[in-house]
Amino acid sequence: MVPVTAPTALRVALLGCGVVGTQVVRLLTEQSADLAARVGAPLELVGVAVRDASAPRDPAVDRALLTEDAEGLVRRADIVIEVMGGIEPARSLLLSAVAAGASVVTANKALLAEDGPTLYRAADEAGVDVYYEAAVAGAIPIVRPVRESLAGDRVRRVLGILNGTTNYVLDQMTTNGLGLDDAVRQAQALGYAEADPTADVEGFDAAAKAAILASLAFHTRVRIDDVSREGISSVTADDVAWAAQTGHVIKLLAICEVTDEGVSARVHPALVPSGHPLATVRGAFNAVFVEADAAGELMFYGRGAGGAPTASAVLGDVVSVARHRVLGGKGPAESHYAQLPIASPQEAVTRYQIRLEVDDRPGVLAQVAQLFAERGVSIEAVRQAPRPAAGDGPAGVAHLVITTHDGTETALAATVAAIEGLDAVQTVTSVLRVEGA
Ligand SMILES: NC(=O)C1=CN([C@@H]2O[C@H](COP(=O)(O)OP(=O)(O)OC[C@H]3O[C@@H](n4cnc5c(N)ncnc54)[C@H](O)[C@@H]3O)[C@@H](O)[C@H]2O)C=CC1
Ligand SMILES: N[C@@H](CC=O)C(=O)O
Ligand code: NA
Repeated sequence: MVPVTAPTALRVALLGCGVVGTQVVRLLTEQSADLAARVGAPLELVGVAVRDASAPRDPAVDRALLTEDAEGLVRRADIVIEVMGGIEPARSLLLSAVAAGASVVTANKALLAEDGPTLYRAADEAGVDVYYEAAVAGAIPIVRPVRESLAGDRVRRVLGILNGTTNYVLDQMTTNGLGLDDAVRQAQALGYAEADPTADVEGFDAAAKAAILASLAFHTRVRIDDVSREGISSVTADDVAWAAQTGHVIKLLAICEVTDEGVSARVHPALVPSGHPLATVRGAFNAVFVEADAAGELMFYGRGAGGAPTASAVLGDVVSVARHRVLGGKGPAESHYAQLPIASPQEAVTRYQIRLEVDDRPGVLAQVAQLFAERGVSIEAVRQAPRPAAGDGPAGVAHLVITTHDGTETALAATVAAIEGLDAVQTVTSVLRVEGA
């Protein structure tokens, strides 16, 4: 008779025990029997690296596991989960982990978009896995579908809402009239925001996620610095009110596409028609559309931020890398063979809505329209509307809302500069892109 031996437990180390880390511990503990059955071996949490082992913790975390020696911890693990964030010491610790033969799971989009290839290469050489589903759009399965399910197709475009905090903030501004700062504070309290919420508000977080998705989708390397980025700090209550007035909502969008010039990746606020599926994405939810030649259009939707949703994605990756250790095999290596150039953001083509205050007298509209025509930007619609929030505004001032057809950033910027130079124009109040129409 063949002796039956219990499968050897896989040693799991956790780096960071904040919003996400605490939920990872909870799921690892509460679901240990199911996880062992799914993996084919128990997962044993051998340590949790923290900055201060004496600080108060959620009761789900066994204090006996806490250590301030992260470097020592990664050397005694089969699987290292990194949810501490930031570039260093996260990068060095993950490199130490793979050098010591561990597979790694990380939620750290900032690191991957800054220097992912160093980690991918090291892991490949060591024959271990790097998984990072939680790094993009929280709980939504999007990394695995793009990296694996669509590996036989040709992806052309990835577009969506990739940051939960800014979506929550814009939603609160739109529906509850909250100011940006108050809404950001709420997002922090709910565990959606980055340690420094500037990363969310100024679009760095969405840009990092766009870089990761574009790299995977187009089999090339896109870094965060390659993504043209604009955050939501300049979006005003007036913009939000005007968006509603014209049948739109404002969303922070990430748009990655392959053009004749190469890969274009951009993050910016945009007006989305209120009937568009993206307009219905509320709170900290995210949504991603992927367009591929054979598959057509795919849509992914779910919770993009928060401790438990993010921990769900982390645990899914832990099960995958653990199965590889039990059964053999390894996940896909980095695919960057296409080596596409980065297209200039100035050539990105989109529609715009420009709001301006002009002298309310005959002939002004014709002057403005002439400047658009001279620069090849075609106007789709002009409306003169009463100011929605502040009454009718000062006498003798007309508020114009001009929507264009597709044009380049360069042509639009030149047009706006020329309009600002007209005597009859008092202010260009806002310039917003329009997407999804
Ligand atoms: N909160 C969310 O909704 C999501 C977060 N992420 C990512 O997950 C990671 C963690 O995020 P959160 O848990 O929200 O952040 P957090 O700030 O709540 O937790 C990070 C924890 O790591 C600890 N830490 C930082 N440096 C350390 C070091 N050198 N040694 C030991 N501990 C250290 C911090 O003290 C903190 O407790 C980040 O990379 C973030 O971008 C990804 C998706 C969603
Ligand atoms: N701060 C991020 C967290 C998830 O990635 C966000 O708000 O989306
Ligand atoms: Na995800």
